[in-house]
Amino acid sequence: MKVTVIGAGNVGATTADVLSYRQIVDEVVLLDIKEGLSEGKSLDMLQATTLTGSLTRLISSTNDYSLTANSDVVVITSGVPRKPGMTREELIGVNAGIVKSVVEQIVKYSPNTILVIVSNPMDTMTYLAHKVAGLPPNRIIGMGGALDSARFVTYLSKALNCSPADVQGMVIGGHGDTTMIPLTRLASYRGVPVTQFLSAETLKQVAADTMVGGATLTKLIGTSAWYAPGAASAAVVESIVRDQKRIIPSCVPLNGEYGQKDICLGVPVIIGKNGWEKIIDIQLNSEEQELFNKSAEAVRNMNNVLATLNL
Ligand SMILES: NC(=O)C1=CN([C@@H]2O[C@H](COP(=O)(O)OP(=O)(O)OC[C@H]3O[C@@H](n4cnc5c(N)ncnc54)[C@H](O)[C@@H]3O)[C@@H](O)[C@H]2O)C=CC1
Ligand SMILES: O=C([O-])CC(=O)C(=O)O
Repeated sequence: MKVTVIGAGNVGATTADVLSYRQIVDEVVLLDIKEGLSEGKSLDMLQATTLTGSLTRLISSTNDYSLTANSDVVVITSGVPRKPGMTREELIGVNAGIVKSVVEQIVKYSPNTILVIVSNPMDTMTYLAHKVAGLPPNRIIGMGGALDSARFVTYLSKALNCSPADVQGMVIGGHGDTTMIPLTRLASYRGVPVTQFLSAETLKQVAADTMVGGATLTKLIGTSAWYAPGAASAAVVESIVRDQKRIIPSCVPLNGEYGQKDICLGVPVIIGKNGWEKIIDIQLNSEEQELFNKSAEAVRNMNNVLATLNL
């Protein structure tokens, strides 16, 4: 299996490293527009493989898309990250043009690929990719829910004082500080509802911390996070290339599911060799559905900004 990662910055290089370190794929192509960056990072990772024993081939490219030809999966991380105090939505002006041109070049060389969109604002970038790629809808997946759910599980396990391995939780809705919806009602400690262990007040705090998970890290680091984002992107790729059929909340086009249409938003989906294969249309309660509708409204407003940009 051949996977290309576009953008050799923090998230892209970490994604490539996890794919290589864990030997999830045979070949990883790392492409960046900045001369020397993908070459340097790929060489560094290659040297690491002599110590880790990974046999994954690492290929670097400064904007030469011919090297990405026939990729089974392409992860798009190119674009600018936010700085402390910014929202992800503020990145649209720069990142929309980058994502559009990258998608156009990728599909020329890999017309049957599966795209995993990471660049922010991710829900709108995924919507844009669907408009420009000309790929079947199942072959474009926005990565956000995998990461937000990992953060949710982390905060839940801290509150429960237990191993995150025993905790299950999902975040749906938009990948934004105010648009994501941690589903505390459905979260469990080894199948037992967390509501049995944690007070409503604690759960409210866990949900609030989850929602600003990215902003908290951006404030601490000075730029946005990359270890969990890279691992989350690699997990989505792994479910595709190993046909794992994992349920991973991901940003996909909705066609009536969750009461929404003409929008890409985070919902639980089964991910396998065909991309996102099925939307799990769970029954939300009225409070959750109201939050989902609000999230959709905010993301739709952001999608409408695309028309005002000179793309
Ligand atoms: N969806 C999610 O859950 C997450 C999304 N992100 C987003 O991912 C993006 C990347 O973040 P970082 O890696 O931290 O940024 P970064 O600045 O470290 O890396 C971005 C890379 O993209 C490259 N690039 C820019 N234009 C390009 C083009 N036209 N073609 C190829 N490469 C190009 C840059 O040279 C740079 O190396 C940001 O938009 C960030 O907000 C970050 C974390 C999680
Ligand atoms: O916070 C950001 O801007 C980057 C991101 O999407 C995340 O880490 O969740």
